[in-house]
Amino acid sequence: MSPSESTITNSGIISDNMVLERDQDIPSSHIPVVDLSNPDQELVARAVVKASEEWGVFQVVNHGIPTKVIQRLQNVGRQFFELSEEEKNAVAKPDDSREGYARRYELDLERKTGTVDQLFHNIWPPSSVNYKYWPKNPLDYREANEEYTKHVKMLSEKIMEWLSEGLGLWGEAIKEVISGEYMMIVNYYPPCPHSDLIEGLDPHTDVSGLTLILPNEIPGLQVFKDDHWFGLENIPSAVIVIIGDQIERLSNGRYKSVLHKTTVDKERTRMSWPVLVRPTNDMVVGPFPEIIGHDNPPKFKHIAYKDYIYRKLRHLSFADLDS
Ligand SMILES: O=C(O)CCC(=O)C(=O)O
Ligand SMILES: [Fe+2]
Repeated sequence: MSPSESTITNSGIISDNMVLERDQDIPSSHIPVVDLSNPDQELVARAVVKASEEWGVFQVVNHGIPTKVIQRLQNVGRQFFELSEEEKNAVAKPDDSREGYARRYELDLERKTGTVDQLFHNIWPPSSVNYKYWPKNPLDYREANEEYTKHVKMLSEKIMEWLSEGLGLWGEAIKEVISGEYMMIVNYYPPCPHSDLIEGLDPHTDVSGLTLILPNEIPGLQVFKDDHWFGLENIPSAVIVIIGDQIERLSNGRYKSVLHKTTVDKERTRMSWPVLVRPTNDMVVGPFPEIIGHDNPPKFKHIAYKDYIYRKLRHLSFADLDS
């Protein structure tokens, strides 16, 4: 489906016919697609809020990021991953760093995982950027990423504004808490002849506040809702928006942090470029006091972002954090 062929319903969410992907259990068409260029911006805001409440994931089209900027970002990322292992290791991730290039998984049929390589580096704010982890090859890697950063930041701020206002709060409320740092991830899933038996990334929710993903043309991202996995259809130049754990916590569960996973293609390389919008380490995150009351008791504790990550990575309970 291309968005121009679609109809826009009066919820502001573009609808299309049911599409089945890969196997018959995975319908993709229900995942909301929102056209941000609709002149009725209140409708757009409502569509974003509704999609975040019901799904925790949606795609946005006509979002203002020029296609050329997207293609350039994807070209330099692909060129980097096509280098030899030795050249890629120029930006290898040290064990004690969150940034750099590393293999996430080896093909393991018992664990049901395929090979996944990843590159991580901060892109915003400038004080958090360490160019040591940005590839020098290809030469325009930095320029392409800096250009994309400007645009993705603006798009994320618009989405956070709509979500804040959807909670009845001022437009910067969510941004103030969760947008301390922007991190670029480049995921590289080489083709795998055993793709039916394995997954790319295991089911997870994002620890971030918000994640904005550009995939390449190979579908593979799936989200879980109402006991079913749904595949995201490929819409050229669309951005996939995922609500992460921190927005779920801020909104006291009103916006859903969606469970998602990825598959690997038999013949073609899948790539994706998620940008994680996330709080700084010491930022304490919990439900906004303004939205809490007798009729909406807090479902989450307030906890510093770094402690949240520590607990989540170790699968520790949050129950003993009662104050
Ligand atoms: O590859 C994708 O489409 C999504 C990747 C993802 O979920 C992640 O990096 O957290
Ligand atoms: Fe994710």
